[in-house]
Amino acid sequence: MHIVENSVLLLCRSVQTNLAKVDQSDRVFFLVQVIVADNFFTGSKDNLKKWIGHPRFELIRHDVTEPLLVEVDQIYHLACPASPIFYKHNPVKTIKTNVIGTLNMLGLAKRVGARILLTSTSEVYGDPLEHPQTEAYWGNVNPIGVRSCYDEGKRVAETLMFDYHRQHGIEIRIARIFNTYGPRMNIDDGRVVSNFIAQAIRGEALTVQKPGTQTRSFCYVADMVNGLMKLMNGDNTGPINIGNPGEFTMLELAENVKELINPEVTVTMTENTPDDPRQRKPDITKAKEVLDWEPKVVLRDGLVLMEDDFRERLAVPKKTKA
Ligand SMILES: O=C(O)[C@H]1O[C@H](OP(=O)(O)OP(=O)(O)OC[C@H]2O[C@@H](n3ccc(=O)[nH]c3=O)[C@H](O)[C@@H]2O)[C@H](O)[C@@H](O)[C@@H]1O
Repeated sequence: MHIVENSVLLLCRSVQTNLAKVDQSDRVFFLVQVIVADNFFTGSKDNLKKWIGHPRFELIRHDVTEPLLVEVDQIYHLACPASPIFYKHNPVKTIKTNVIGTLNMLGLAKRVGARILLTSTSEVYGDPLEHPQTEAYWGNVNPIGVRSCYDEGKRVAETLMFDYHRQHGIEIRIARIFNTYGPRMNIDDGRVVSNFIAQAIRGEALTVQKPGTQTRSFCYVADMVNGLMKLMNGDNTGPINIGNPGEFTMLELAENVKELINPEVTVTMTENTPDDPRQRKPDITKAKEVLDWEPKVVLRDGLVLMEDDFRERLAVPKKTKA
């Protein structure tokens, strides 16, 4: 095995991470962990194109639940389906990814002395009884519900990170990501922003799940990537909430999408799924203080950037006014 300097290992389920921010002088291993095989490479082919063939880039297709031996300095452990429809599709594999996958990556970090960043989630707070959520809140999670493969999986992943840190001195970083959206998302991802934008562009009704008053706080992907890189390269282990505190009900989100993208579409109320959190908003005081980070892109600007990309991929150009 050859020794390389400044190597970064990025682990993702599919190629949706904003690689544009990665320094091209670093050696990058981009490791893709595939759960739903036909989902592979949807979304960001174009983003990846400029990296394929780059002398300092290597793409490895690997399942993170199997051990991996590479020489790296930093590990961004993003591997896991994040869309509820995908993580609930194969819950056993989802929890294996969070438990065995995280153990494998911590084992790798220990072996090569790498720093490891885990992307945990706002879902560790469950259906929160405190609002907004600070990192000190322990959460309200159903341990046997249909979402628990993800929620509890990420909670165990956080525990493993801290146990390896305390017992073996591994350098860890934990980000708690709040709902993230942006260009190059899988069109069929199933999460609310991509659903609404694709529906509006296709002229279909926007499917608001009941009651519609539940809230989320949406963070634009470029802001998220900046936050993750600041966390990785800073001194604080976390956990740190990385998200945009702008909070919207799903009905408000639908109204914004309708107004910005297609005022002619209707909004239809559909059935929700069990344990859907009723409210979610990050308290980002810690990220501001410790990382000097806060998001810059407001929802309405981010939605327009996402619309352009979705229109191109769906081949539905914007109507020009006569
Ligand atoms: O987007 C994310 O980053 C987050 O996505 C999911 O969390 P969730 O908030 O349930 O994501 P969505 O499936 O986008 O649902 C958000 C809200 O929109 C509603 N929704 C969803 C889809 C839809 O077509 N219509 C609709 O109203 C859902 O009922 C829910 O209340 C993951 O579980 C999180 O870990 C992840 O961080």
